[in-house]
Amino acid sequence: MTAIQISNVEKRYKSLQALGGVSLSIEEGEFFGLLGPNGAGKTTLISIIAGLIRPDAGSVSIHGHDVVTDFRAARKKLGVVPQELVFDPFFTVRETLRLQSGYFGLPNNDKWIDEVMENLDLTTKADTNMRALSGGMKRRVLVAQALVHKPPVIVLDEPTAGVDVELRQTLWKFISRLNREGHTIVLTTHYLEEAQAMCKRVAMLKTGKVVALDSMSSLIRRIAGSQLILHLKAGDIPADLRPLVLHNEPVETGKKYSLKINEYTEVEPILARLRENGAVIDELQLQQADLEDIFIQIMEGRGV
Ligand SMILES: Nc1ncnc2c1ncn2[C@@H]1O[C@H](COP(=O)(O)OP(=O)(O)OP(=O)(O)O)[C@@H](O)[C@H]1O
Repeated sequence: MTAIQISNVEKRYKSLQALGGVSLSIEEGEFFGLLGPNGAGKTTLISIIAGLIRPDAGSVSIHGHDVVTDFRAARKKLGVVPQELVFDPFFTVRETLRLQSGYFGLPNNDKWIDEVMENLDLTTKADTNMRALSGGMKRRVLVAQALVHKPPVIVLDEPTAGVDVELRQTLWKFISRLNREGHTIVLTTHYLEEAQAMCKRVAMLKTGKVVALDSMSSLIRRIAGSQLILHLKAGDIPADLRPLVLHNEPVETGKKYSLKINEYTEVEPILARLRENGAVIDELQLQQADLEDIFIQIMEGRGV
């Protein structure tokens, strides 16, 4: 079954086109990454999925329920962890979670609330007022709040922005478990390492359009093997090697280049060409391609 069906969604803020016709189909049980630079339209898309803002055109459905015309049914299937921390400061953690359960028509939900708190290391804070919690603890409550009604589809909008290692680990462990148990997970994050570790399929958004949509493994494979990273303290890359340059930047001791290579046997001739050309290598590194390389290439419009 399709968990989230997004069809030709458009959204404008006055003259700014935040989403320019986005279509995506996310299947039940997927761990899906929605990536893109600041302003790409990720939060706008999530807000439309959550029924918080209306698209100008197109439609979104959750488990077959349209988020506009069948809002309540769609909302029941969905748990959203928003970026912003907004709470009523006068309630305790447990009260906050009970209220949220009530909103979904689940008055006797304490067993699950306890389990969620336990899994997010919130148990000791159950009776603490929201206003007395640290930012990281508040974020845990935000996650717990999204999960009170055991939604089959969970959307996390940058859940680990500014949180410590411990919470990241706690969170990923719990989210992975929910995914293994069949929940669909949609994640936006700027931490590409995290996305690479967690997501099986990825869509990359740029200025409101999907510019890449593929499984993580074939995205990574699309970029040929490895990169040769060179710090040159003198000389430069000869013209015939320029087409291999993926990236260059000045560094303290000279210049840093990343060269695309397909096989390790290409390294030796490259080094020989550099020597012939009078370049002096200060540092050399071989690096396996990762999601960040692909992200940069796609966002720079070079494709992979
Ligand atoms: N309420 C609004 N009014 C006007 N413009 C908006 C509004 N919300 C978002 N935008 C604009 O729409 C575009 C998409 O924003 P959005 O927040 O969806 O991007 P994002 O991919 O989530 O970015 P980030 O990674 O920074 O969270 C941006 O150019 C943003 O400035």
